[in-house]
Amino acid sequence: MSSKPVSAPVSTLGIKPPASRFKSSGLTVDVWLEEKQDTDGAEGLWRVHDGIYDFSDFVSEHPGGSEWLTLTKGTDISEAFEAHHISQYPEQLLKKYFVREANTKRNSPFTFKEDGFYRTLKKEVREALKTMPKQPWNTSNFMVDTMAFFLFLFSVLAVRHWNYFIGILAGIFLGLLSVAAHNYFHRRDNLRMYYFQFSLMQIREWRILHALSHHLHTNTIDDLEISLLEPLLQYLPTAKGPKQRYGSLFLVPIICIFHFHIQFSRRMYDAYKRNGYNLKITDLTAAILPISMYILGGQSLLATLWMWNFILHVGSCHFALVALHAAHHHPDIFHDGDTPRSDENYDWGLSQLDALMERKEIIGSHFLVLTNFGDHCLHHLFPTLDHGALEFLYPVLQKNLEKFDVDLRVVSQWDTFLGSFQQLMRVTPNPNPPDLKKYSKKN
Ligand code: HEM
Repeated sequence: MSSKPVSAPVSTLGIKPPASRFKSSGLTVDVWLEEKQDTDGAEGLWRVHDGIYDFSDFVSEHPGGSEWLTLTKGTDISEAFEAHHISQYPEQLLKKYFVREANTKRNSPFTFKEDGFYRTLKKEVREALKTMPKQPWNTSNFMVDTMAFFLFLFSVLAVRHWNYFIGILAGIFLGLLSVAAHNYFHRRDNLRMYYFQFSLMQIREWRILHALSHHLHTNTIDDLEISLLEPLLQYLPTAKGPKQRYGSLFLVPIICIFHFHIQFSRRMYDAYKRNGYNLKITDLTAAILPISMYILGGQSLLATLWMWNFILHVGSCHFALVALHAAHHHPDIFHDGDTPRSDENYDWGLSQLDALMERKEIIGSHFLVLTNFGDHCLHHLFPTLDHGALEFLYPVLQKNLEKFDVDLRVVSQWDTFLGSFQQLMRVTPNPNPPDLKKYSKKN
């Protein structure tokens, strides 16, 4: 494949992106979902692999919550269905809702063959889960509850004593909690997932842009976490002028400081245009923090809002710095436009290995994994599992990496930090498929 820069992102995986993908404005999570209906061949119902299904009678009974199915009506949910269920029961249930064979080819090169990497690994993970201790789940719960406690304590103390140092501590706990709470919104509806909304970000929006887009078509032209940052930050390898390449060095810190505010403003603007379509009553959880600060802090409303805003900026900086430099961006990581491993029979699990790197400082610490998007490969492959449980799955993962002659790339945090800036500057597509053994050869 050519390694010449292209002027606009193209999918070397053959994925047709939603029409608004290339508009400088207008792409939102809801527009993405609506336009997917035109490209996914789901014929107004739900598509799983090459079958069309009607889950209308099942939506309200879905054990994972109705939101996952209401959001995705009219789209291809193959990757979402595979990644979110480890037990075999959902697949057995599918038959009941089958309508007909789909008329078109899937708009995705990813496969889930029974003897392929992902399904083979999933089978063994299913077995491993039977003997796994429950303690890691409880430890994660304890950790996030403690983070929430300190967030509230320091936020109230920051207004009470009007102390910016305490405000910074509160902001750090907000950043930690927002990353850790992401552990919870991938699963069935639960109360702890609402901790995420203290950041002004919204679970519904993140279930779309993160769980249903980024997690499933990672680093592709269809990954909303990438496309919503364009044209400011351009992670896909395309021709960029010096302004865009070097400008990103300055833009990243600014985006970090305003990340929470940008997300909130974008959602409110969209809600205004759509008569509140994307708002939920549960969004009011975001107000619990400033209300507590006002009632217990003893300062005026304006002063309280000022300090709350300060805490949000610190939390935003923390969250975005961790998120942007966690796992996915480095010149050696596959980004759509590079030569892929395959463009038509591409095991979805392998696509995840190609699209990320693990950080060695984070592996092995439950706290760091929970607060730094750690054990990211296993998290992408099995997003409904608690982050604390993932470390128990490394032996099974390792066995299957060897069986399929692939590797998990483990680098340092500095490598992914630097690598993400190098990726923003990269204009030339990689002419060769990802070399997963390169890093193990080095060590
Ligand atoms: C967009 C597609 C879907 C998503 C994102 C999704 C997501 C989820 C989630 C997050 C859970 C809870 C897992 C946990 O917390 O451990 C779950 C459970 C479950 N889902 Fe889905 N689901 C989808 C489609 C379906 C469909 C189409 C069926 C049935 C045909 C189904 C059947 C089940 C069942 C039976 C469970 C209970 C747990 C189990 O037995 O594995 N889901 N789902």
